Amino acid sequence: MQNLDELYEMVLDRKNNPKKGSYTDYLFTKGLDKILKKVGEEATEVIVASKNPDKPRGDDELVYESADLLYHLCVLWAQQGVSFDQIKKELAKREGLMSQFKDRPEIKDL
Ligand SMILES: N=c1c2ncn([C@@H]3O[C@H](COP(=O)(O)OP(=O)(O)OP(=O)(O)O)[C@@H](O)[C@H]3O)c2ncn1[C@@H]1O[C@H](COP(=O)(O)O)[C@@H](O)[C@H]1O
Repeated sequence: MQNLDELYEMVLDRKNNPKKGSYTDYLFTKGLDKILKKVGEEATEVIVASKNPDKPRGDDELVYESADLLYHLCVLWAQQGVSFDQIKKELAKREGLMSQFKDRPEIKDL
């Protein structure tokens, strides 16, 4: 069982303690352009998985591609010096903002 905290920590550990032959090390060695290319590819694959009826992994296709995207995002954050805590804090700030809308009257169909 691996949650996003653990995944990010593992990626960061690979950055700080390079392990030869590891895919994460391969990405860090190739650098930012390669990492950005992978994030773009994986984001596109998430879109295609949602749209394409011919899914090799059936309904799990979106799950599989989403996991790929989250992993590559972790690599990008680590590469750019962004911590997972920063992402979580940003999300937490929005929780406060969203609560303003909770008081909005319910939208009813005309
Ligand atoms: N979560 C992931 C993860 N998700 C996706 N991937 C890799 O991302 C790649 C995406 O597949 P693609 O076909 O798009 O890419 P590719 O053709 O293999 O490689 P490119 O030349 O296109 O970069 C695959 O090689 C996957 O193995 C991941 N690699 C590693 N992890 C995690 O990182 C940990 C450490 O991995 P290593 O760094 O390899 O030891 C693993 O135990 C996992 O927990």
